[in-house]
Amino acid sequence: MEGKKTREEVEKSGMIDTWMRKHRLIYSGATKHPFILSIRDGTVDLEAFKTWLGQDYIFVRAFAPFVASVLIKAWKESDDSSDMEVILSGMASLNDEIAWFKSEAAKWGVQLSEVVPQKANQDYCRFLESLMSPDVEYTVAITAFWAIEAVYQASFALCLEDGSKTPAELTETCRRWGNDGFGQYCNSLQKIANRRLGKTPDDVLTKAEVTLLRVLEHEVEFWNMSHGSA
Ligand SMILES: Cc1ncc(CN)c(N)n1
Repeated sequence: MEGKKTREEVEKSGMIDTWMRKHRLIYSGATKHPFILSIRDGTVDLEAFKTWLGQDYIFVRAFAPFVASVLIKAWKESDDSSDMEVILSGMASLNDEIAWFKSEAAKWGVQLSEVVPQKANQDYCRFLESLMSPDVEYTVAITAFWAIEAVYQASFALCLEDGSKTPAELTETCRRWGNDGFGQYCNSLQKIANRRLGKTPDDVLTKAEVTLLRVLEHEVEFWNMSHGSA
């Protein structure tokens, strides 16, 4: 039987993997949400997809300043100068993402200027804003950043797997986050998070774990706006 791992053993394998195992139910709740499964099995309600599109555009506009705040923290606190390049590449892809949302919305007849943020979106954006505070440690912020990107990567990659019946008009959306390049970028963020978590004091480690769980909960609530919420 496997006993409890020492902190040193956990550091070797990576704290993120340990947490993903420990919190696998909520992680798979976020990455295998009924909305994503409906895309994957081809039964997705296209009105629900349009709701997601409009809400996510608003989210991404709040996410960009959050990523900028992580960049500032990396500049001030990181022990490895290459972190900044990874974060900057994330900012560059957000620039593309915002342009993509605009052209995709036009295709689907979604008026982005008229989209009103729903409560789950407002709550998530407020949470992002709280993480922008200079009081939030770089280690905590980079863990949240990794989790936010990783949920989308894992979710949309699922819709591209062999055997999935994703409607043709949604494959481009799925490729945006499910492609290998985005997967490698998430791996780079995960490596940074693991490196930082491996040398952080216990109180910050606890804050990072709680923050990771909050991200996963917000992601589930975010999907719920398009599928399955009361
Ligand atoms: C809600 C949500 N989470 C994550 C992502 C990926 N940047 C996104 N666009 N929207």
